[in-house]
Amino acid sequence: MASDSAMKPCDFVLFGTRGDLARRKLLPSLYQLDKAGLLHSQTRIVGVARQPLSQEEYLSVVSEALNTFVKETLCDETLVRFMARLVYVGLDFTDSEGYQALRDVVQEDHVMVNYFATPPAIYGTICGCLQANNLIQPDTRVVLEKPIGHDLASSMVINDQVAAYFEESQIYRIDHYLGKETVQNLVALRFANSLFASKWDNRTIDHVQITVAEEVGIEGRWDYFDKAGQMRDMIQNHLLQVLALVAMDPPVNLNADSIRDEKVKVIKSLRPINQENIYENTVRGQYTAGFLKGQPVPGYLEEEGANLDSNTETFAALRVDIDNWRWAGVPFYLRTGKRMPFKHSEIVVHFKNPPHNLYRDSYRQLPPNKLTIRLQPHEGVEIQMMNKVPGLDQTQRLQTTKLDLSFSDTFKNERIADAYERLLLECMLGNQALFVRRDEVEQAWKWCDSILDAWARSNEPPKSYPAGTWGPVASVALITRDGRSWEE
Ligand SMILES: NC(=O)C1=CN([C@@H]2O[C@H](COP(=O)(O)OP(=O)(O)OC[C@H]3O[C@@H](n4cnc5c(N)ncnc54)[C@H](OP(=O)(O)O)[C@@H]3O)[C@@H](O)[C@H]2O)C=CC1
Ligand SMILES: O=C1O[C@H](COP(=O)(O)O)[C@@H](O)[C@H](O)[C@H]1O
Repeated sequence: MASDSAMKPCDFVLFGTRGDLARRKLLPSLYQLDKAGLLHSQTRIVGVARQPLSQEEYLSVVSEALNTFVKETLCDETLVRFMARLVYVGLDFTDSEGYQALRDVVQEDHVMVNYFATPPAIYGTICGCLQANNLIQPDTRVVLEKPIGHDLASSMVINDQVAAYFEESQIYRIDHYLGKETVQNLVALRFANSLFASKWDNRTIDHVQITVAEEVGIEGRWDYFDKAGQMRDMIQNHLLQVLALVAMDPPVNLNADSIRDEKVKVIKSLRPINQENIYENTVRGQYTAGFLKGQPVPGYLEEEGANLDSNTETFAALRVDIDNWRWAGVPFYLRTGKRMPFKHSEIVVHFKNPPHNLYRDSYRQLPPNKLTIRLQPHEGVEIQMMNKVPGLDQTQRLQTTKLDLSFSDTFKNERIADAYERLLLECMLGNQALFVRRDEVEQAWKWCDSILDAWARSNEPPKSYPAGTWGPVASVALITRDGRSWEE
């Protein structure tokens, strides 16, 4: 294998191997890494779950997951190699004695990567059981899924529990947005192009919009989602991570802590939103029945398992101010929701107008330059510019035009890997740059808790919006009262 020199063999222990995340994302991503030749030839995948399963039964569980969730036709050669890496251990994660069976299969000369695709409430217990069974070595790693807690206090409890057994350098907190190709490209765009490096502050930028629109609803996850809402599910983690990458100062280098030091500084600089300013700066919404692609879809309160009087938000729009030297006076508008017309995530940086308008006879105000980073789908980067329309007439007619770098057109032969593929590879390689440090998670919770608290104290229910629309009308007012408008 090409990769054998680049990494040590791993025992990738997948706790919760029969769960939704493992089947939908983790096993397919491991398969893709194997197909790309990026797993060490000796690396093994140790699936762990409660039920006693024979090796054959486990292989058929994995095979079913791959057949369902790998989008292209499976490659026979990879499949044979991948299946040979699989080992199954049945144990109750809370039963320390059961871990002897795990101890029997892991190898001392392999790096043990423990992926917790389980409820976060048992992360600490699993760590304790690993320790009790002498399964933690200095190079053992642990990967934690989100959400880490539901507020600052509960996240600190979970972080403390894990920290009792693992050093921060062994802990990999997943935020799958950091594994997305376009999110990584954001760093390259900012720091590998002098064009942007010198124009990235309040002297040149008017405001920034970050939209993460989801077409899906809550996908049968009422029990989880109704306790979370869009603020905990998407903003506390994914949107704040993206915002931090857009807003951070240049890191000293690309090392994990250099990048994380800069991101946490941004999160610490977010102006608090609380009871005093909650109405000017936030709008929360909840979808009602509507139509998506011409088909009727139920409202949030009609979803399976729904509770009729839930006030949980399925949409949120925020005006966020960053109180630091670079961004003073430049608002960041964030909006994210479920059951919006289509899946569409992008960052749009609006530049200020030139200091003097030479074209004022035709344009009272020139349309601004805009840099759009399309996160998904149709990944790419676009710049809106003004150009003169060719012609001999005396009027200097201008037109907005776009320089469009579509990834699928530009990198025709490159497959865009799923975010989890990148993240699983990085944790096997021992690179924490794309994982979230404890102080980032806790600062993000601190900022979000204040909003959640102000929402809880207000007597206002979320504003309704029909499924298949761009959110409540009030979200339009949030930005138009600043003299700006959402990107269409
Ligand atoms: N699914 C998703 O898309 C996403 C999930 N996540 C996070 O990933 C984690 C896993 O989520 P998901 O896969 O959806 O959850 P699931 O409930 O589908 O899977 C969790 C798995 O853990 C097993 N498990 C739980 N407790 C024990 C125990 N004591 N002993 C043995 N097995 C146990 C369950 O087994 P059993 O069925 O036998 O109870 C189940 O197979 C959660 O933290 C979630 O928040 C994060 C982002 C997206
Ligand atoms: O973490 C989560 O992310 C998904 C959205 O991820 P994407 O990669 O499809 O943009 C979201 O639907 C889910 O509710 C949330 O838990």
